[in-house]
Amino acid sequence: MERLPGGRRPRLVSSLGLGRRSWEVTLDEERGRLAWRDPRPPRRLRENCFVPISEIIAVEETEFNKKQRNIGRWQKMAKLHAFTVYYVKKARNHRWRCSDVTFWCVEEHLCNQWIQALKELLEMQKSRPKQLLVYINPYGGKRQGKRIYEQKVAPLFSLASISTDVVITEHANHAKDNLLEVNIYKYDGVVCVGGDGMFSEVMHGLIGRIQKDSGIDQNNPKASLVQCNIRIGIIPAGSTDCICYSTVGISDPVTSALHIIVGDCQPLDVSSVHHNNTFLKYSVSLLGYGFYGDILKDSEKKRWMGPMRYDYSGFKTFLSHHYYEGTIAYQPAKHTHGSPRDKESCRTGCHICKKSEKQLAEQNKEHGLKHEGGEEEWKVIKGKFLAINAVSMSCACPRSPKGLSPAAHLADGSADLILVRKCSRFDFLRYLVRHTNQDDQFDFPFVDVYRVKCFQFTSKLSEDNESNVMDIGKKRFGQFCRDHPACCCNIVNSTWNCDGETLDSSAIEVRVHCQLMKLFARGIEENCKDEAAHSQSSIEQLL
Ligand SMILES: CCCCCCCCCCCCC/C=C/[C@@H](O)[C@H](CO)NC(=O)CCCCCCCCCCCCCCC
Ligand SMILES: Nc1ncnc2c1ncn2[C@@H]1O[C@H](COP(=O)(O)OP(=O)(O)OP(=O)(O)O)[C@@H](O)[C@H]1O
Ligand SMILES: [Ca+2]
Repeated sequence: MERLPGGRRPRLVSSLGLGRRSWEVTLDEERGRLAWRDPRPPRRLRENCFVPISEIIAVEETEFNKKQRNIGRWQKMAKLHAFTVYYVKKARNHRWRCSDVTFWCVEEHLCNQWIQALKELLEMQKSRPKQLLVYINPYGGKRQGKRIYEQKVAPLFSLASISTDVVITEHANHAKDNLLEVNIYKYDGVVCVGGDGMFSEVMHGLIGRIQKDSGIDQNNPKASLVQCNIRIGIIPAGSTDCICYSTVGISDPVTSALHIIVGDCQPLDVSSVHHNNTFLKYSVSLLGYGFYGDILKDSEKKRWMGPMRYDYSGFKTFLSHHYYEGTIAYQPAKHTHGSPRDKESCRTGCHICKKSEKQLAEQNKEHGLKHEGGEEEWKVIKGKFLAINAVSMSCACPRSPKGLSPAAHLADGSADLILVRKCSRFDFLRYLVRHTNQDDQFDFPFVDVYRVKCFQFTSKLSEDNESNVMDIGKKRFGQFCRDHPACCCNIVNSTWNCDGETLDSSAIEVRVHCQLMKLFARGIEENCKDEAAHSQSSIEQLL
């Protein structure tokens, strides 16, 4: 392809066969797309079919006869040359599939010219990974991880010429420990096949490794952590798959594999959790005390039930209706313009997250790795709570497609703190049901929601124990509520559910780190009708 006058980028235009007909095919670098149209279409089909170059998966020379149906007299006249373009086809509900189109021509050199031009353009897509490190949890979710990877994902990676080193984990923490040792810098990304727990392991391994290599002490709750630029891809094969669902819009292994192949990049906020200057965990989805902590604790004993364990323990925990007393102190997230009560959700190219990205870059320029010191005002809330949930993203999942906080942002440097105060079972059920329909789950007098950049929690029990350790009565009868023996008040602590894992301490200090890591995703796309897929399907009808 030659450069065009005026610095315009080149186009390759040819008349190529597609099915039985001859089509005008254009490789338009200026507009970044491959387009094909029938020069003499019936009026109703006079539309252009195109695929963005960024969504082409691969191009291959094709053994023509095997691939094509009867193309009539051409076959008898000459040997035909063909190439196949594999591309992303967008279906409903954010599902992506690999589709293909085969073009043919009589001249071998024309066919080669097309293959070369397309391959050169694919080479220029610099954000695409070439080498990946893959961890498969064979026991996550319904224990299908290995099969899903081998049957659905590996063939696509190989089509896209991505080379992989695959580790099938043998025990919990295998992936995390491995990431602290291997040469991670030779990979363009790390893929985890499993659920949110498996993702959490890989994230801890990667973030931990980067901090170690940069000399950052993770135990310091005020440390400015170093961003991790090695992207993580999630192939969902777990029980909840909330992180995949909230960042892609669906939990579907093929869709996720295609987002990895095209080299998508979605920054993600990460919250650090500390207790007494000791690092406990990172969280990207839910930090939940009370209801979700109790569900998790109960469900751990029922792992054999698979994903069903959460419904069973959810029902049990709902009936137990325990509430917990404690104090929350938080700093509001003043830097971000959104609110948890917004009607718009975080979507691909979100302007609120982009603003936070800019602020972060300016902040890093000004302060380097030092964390900005300004002590801002803390707000303090005491009370009796059925649930305390802090979410850095919406936490959408198949159980709740809009999530725990539908307007939470993936990368704005804040978390939504949701406080569900003591209320009747019936009201709590109404609150839960609203996670599954279009009604506003924050529109209850017993629910408060704040957008925060950090918070601390202390349970009443630990406050009392600290202030009066000699209170023997409390120690001996600690399991019961002495004031109201028949009520649901639980004088024992709940546990924190941190992205599906329990934390040992109930008193915690949490800080959101804006865009600390990156995923092979692009956020949830607005639900628009995809023109390329649409026109392609009408062509398929014609052929
Ligand atoms: C009446 C139906 C109400 C349905 C309400 C559904 C709300 C579902 C909200 C799901 C939020 C998921 C947040 C994600 C957390 C992940 O980091 C973590 C790791 O994978 N998963 C869990 O902790 C696993 C958490 C699993 C939570 C399951 C909750 C099921 C509640 C069932 C309550 C039944 C009450 C029925 C009364 C008749
Ligand atoms: N080979 C293994 N044997 C036992 N446990 C493992 C193994 N590999 C990983 N794990 C652990 O299994 C836990 C759960 O895995 P995973 O998240 O994949 O599935 P899940 O719990 O069913 O799904 P979800 O986290 O979405 O609820 C992870 O925390 C991980 O540490
Ligand atoms: Ca956020």
